Amino acid sequence: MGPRIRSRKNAIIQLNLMVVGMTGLGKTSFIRTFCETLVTRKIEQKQIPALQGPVGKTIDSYSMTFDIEEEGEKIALTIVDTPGLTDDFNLDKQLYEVLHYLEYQFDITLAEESKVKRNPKALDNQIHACLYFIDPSKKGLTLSDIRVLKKLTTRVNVIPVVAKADQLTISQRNSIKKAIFHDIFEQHKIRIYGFPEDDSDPSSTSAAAKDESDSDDDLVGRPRTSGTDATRPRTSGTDATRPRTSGTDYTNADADSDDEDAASDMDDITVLRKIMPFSVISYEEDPEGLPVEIVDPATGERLKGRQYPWGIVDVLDPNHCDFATLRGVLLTTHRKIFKDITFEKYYEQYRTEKLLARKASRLMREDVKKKILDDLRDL
Ligand SMILES: Nc1nc2c(ncn2[C@@H]2O[C@H](COP(=O)(O)OP(=O)(O)OP(=O)(O)O)[C@@H](O)[C@H]2O)c(=O)[nH]1
Repeated sequence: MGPRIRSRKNAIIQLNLMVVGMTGLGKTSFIRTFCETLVTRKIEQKQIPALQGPVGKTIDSYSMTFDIEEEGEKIALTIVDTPGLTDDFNLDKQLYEVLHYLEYQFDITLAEESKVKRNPKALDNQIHACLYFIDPSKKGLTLSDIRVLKKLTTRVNVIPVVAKADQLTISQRNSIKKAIFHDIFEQHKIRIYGFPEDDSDPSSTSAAAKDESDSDDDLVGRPRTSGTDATRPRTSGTDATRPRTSGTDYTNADADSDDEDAASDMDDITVLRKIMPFSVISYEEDPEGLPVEIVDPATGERLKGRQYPWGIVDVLDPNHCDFATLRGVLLTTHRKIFKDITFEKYYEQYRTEKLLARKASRLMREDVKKKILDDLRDL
């Protein structure tokens, strides 16, 4: 194995996720549950204030970074929690703040790329995927959800999730998923992750991943890995999404042809579309904010979940919700595509807009200058 491959294998992959949604839908609780499933390389990193004590209302956005290991790969995972949105006159301002955060990360990349001497160790701050929490008590998307989703999808890969799915019966869950799918895809044609603008274009989410040619781990997020490696979607099945720690060498896993990759990506995206929006449940906390101890009476195993008079919810059980599938999609199967699309589509679009705006303002200034000179001449 050459030194280059070795360095790729040991490289730390950056992955940045964000949660957004109306207030009280369980965003912070989801992050806490998600963090409990991580295999952290530095345990003390779990001592993050936001993860301690009883869960409370999020007032300001904050982020936390973990060095984790997932399927043998080292990932620097950053999760950004945002204050809950409110369905009132404040919504536009709150949404502006979220968009500003996303754009600011693009500005950092833009500034780095404009340098004559770039920092090869510059971090990739861009948000690669944003989970949008949807109220399970509604019959589908609200007008505010639609407004927020339309804006968010101009800047980031958005993955809709139905919050607090333990509050839904199976038939309610199926019908809310169907209604949300209809609202997003058919009614409003909102371009969430996995839904191409033109549905006859099979490649809109996979092409970006397919065309790249180097590592996805460095250099202000410019993805350079072939779309054929570990991060190419391999499955959306439930087992694959359970935390696994085998040290598979993905750097050698790209023997397939590009066509096969594209076909496989499409298969997985088709499967993903059938699951989306993901239903999630977070574990129950005691008054100190610690996970309630729950023991599965059938197996005697301890699990993270919620206990009801009629039974137990295991957040990682695919029969109970899609938490484990979503976890696998984020950390493993679709991670590379999220990163590629973020850079190839969202960043490039932002960059183009910025450059056009600069050019326009320059032209405008020239115009104004010329007019002033003309006016002076006429005096
Ligand atoms: N039944 C149920 N309750 C949940 C679930 N997740 C969170 N909760 C509860 O919902 C309440 C709000 O949870 P948070 O995690 O603070 O919600 P949030 O979206 O971060 O709230 P904001 O900070 O206001 O945006 C808490 O009482 C949680 O215990 C869930 O999956 N099921």
